[in-house]
Amino acid sequence: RRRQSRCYLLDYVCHKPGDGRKMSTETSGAVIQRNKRLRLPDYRFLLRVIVGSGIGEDTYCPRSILEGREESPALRDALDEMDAFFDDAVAALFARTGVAPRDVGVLVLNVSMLSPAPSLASRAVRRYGLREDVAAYNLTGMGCSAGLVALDLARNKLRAAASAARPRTLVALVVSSESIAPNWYSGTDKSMMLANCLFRSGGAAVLLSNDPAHRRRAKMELGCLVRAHTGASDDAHACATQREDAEGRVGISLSKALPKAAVRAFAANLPHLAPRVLPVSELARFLYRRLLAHLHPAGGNKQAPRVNFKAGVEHFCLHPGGTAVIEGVKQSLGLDDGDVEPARMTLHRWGNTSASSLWYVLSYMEAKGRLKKGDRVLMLTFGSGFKCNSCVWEVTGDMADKGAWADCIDTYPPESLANPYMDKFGWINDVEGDTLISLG
Ligand SMILES: CC(C)(COP(=O)(O)OP(=O)(O)OC[C@H]1O[C@@H](n2cnc3c(N)ncnc32)[C@H](O)[C@@H]1OP(=O)(O)O)[C@@H](O)C(=O)NCCC(=O)NCCSC(=O)CC(=O)O
Repeated sequence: RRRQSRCYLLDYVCHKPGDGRKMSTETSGAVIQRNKRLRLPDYRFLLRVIVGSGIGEDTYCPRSILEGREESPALRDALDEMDAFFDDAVAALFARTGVAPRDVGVLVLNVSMLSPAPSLASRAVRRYGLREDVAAYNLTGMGCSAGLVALDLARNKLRAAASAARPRTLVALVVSSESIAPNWYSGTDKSMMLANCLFRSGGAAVLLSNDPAHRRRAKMELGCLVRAHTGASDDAHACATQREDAEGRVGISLSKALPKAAVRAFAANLPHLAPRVLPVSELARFLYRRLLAHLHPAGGNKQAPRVNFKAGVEHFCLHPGGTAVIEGVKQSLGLDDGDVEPARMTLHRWGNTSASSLWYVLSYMEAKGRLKKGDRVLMLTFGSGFKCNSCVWEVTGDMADKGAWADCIDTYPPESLANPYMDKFGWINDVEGDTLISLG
């Protein structure tokens, strides 16, 4: 029964939209130029943020943006973006694993910013002909950290089935994405313009199983999963919210306090995560150093003692929320550039694809051949609420797929992550006045 209550990762597929959906510097320039509300100071702000965003030339947007309809998208545009993801990633996952849609007993779908009726989960049930007794769940409004909320729910369903009076084996499908098409912000509030610079189209489909017979073919096995929610704090709650600006335009507002809120949410997650991941020797070392710091507050070492996570895990799969978020986590975990390379490269190649981001980060590690049997991988995600969710996987099988990175992994990491925005649009910093100008 204990073996059956395990949660195996059979496989996962990250969505790679067609080349025609790339959001290049030219495309971004055209979108900005179309928005007649923007003035020179707004152009300058956007230039500063895009240049510092860590995002490259190959991220993807929905067709409605490429076709100039970002301010008036139809519901059809939002559904087309989801269908393109389903048709690419979910279909490929079934094909790759040989698992038939009718073998799926649990479906958990999470897309934060789109909740049509029937639900997207129902849309997936219909599209793939999932069976009548499938337990389907649709999570919305839970932000970038919902990928691990979905994983938690699926894992609990697998556990419950395994520990029932008559234990059952089950396969669970987790589908994580974000809807960009209906959520483009067209106003001039800086905290809301920022989201347009970071969020891009993407998605991931993941197959899990509690069947001991699947152990040999599984890629990884899930260990602990810890969730922390700091939403009872006003500041934490307010740092990523959907709201209207002064002129009634809706968008996602990201406050300047968000990177700090992420670090604080991690601090709430840490006391539950660390004892389940770290060896006793590292916990003892940490407690000893904390006691010393407490007894000798004026001692030489000004930095608060921190746990060394490398004593418990080999790989860090961090949510690529933005350069400042990655940097904040790097500092608080005491990581080096190599540890955060997968998150930085994911941000560069795919942008922030919200809840699916962490699967692109994992795929980078796999494509680079870094994941060996017995290695442990810490997934750490942040999202509106404000939440920090984490989990640890152990690699149990061969992980050598290049996945969505196949055509570009050899070019990563590039010599420079600089994007061409400054070269192309840097001249706007020399323009005088506050007038409308042509970017063309
Ligand atoms: C935006 C950045 C890429 C810019 O970095 P840089 O190092 O280049 O520069 P910087 O930090 O000095 O910022 C450049 C200019 O943008 C302004 N600026 C920065 N953050 C801002 C914000 N949230 N609102 C309004 N303005 C902001 C700064 O004041 C500055 O303006 P001036 O020059 O006028 O002073 C970075 O700050 C960053 O990564 N921020 C965090 C992004 C974030 O919130 N990600 C989480 C997404 S939500 C998510 O992933 C989870 C979820 O939603 O669920």
